[in-house]
Amino acid sequence: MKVAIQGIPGSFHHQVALNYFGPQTEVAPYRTFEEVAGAVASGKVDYAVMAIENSIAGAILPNYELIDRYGLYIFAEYYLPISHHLMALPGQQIEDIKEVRSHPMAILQCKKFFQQYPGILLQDDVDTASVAKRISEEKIKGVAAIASKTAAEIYHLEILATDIQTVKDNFTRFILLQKDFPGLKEVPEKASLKIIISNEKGSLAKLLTLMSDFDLNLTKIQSIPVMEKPWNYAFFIDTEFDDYEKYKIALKAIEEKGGEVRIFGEYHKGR
Ligand SMILES: O=C(O)C(=O)C[C@]1(C(=O)O)C=C[C@@H](O)C=C1
Repeated sequence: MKVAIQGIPGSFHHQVALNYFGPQTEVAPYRTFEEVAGAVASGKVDYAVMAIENSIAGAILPNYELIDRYGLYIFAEYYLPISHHLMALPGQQIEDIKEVRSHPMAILQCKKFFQQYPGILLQDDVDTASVAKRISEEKIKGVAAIASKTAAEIYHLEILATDIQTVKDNFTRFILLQKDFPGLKEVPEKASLKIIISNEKGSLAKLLTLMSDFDLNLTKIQSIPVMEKPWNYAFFIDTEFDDYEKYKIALKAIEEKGGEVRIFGEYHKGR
């Protein structure tokens, strides 16, 4: 079994892959989310782990588009608590740091911390752990990484500041992807959907009312442009339900009213 991630050992994706699939899992590292999606779609790997939203920084919108374009299936979700630490070569002080590099989502989660250091330049990079590795291997002074404690340990960096994310309780929601619908083994209680409705007065209000009438609890709604039709939007919706049959009937009702529904995945609620 091979699992694609964006990032290298010490990254949060790597941690989720090992937590979910077990410590012996073969993890295939990629530099971009696009490459991760491509690896699953082409069958090079069996599964992928992909961050989709964070409790401080919000959604990673381009990843919704990738799941859609590559036709991938979401079979599970996983919530990971995220602690960010500032780390550099041993002996470096925070006063020596001119530049901090990390994954753009990690930088967003720590923006507030850096307000007290206006002289530090924040730079987007591939993933949290890759920066830690590069600083360590190339012995780069004056540059620090935002990464996990595990990354500091693996790449022998010293932590200059702990828990620098804006809010202590910080979570990233990851989704687990595979190429095809594997068939349902258990009754799901959550679904991720793409729904396209006509661009008419009240159409979104009607969709939401219908979902509520069928006892679907909307946990997320995100609008994404329909590229072929400028200023038209598709809605990516996560919904939870107690009654799977009733949920199926709701989907039929949405379609009967002219809505286009694509099921990205039906799965168990993560904790
Ligand atoms: O760079 C990493 O370590 C990642 O796993 C990426 C990522 C993300 O894509 O959001 C994962 C979790 C955190 O939210 C910060 C970064």
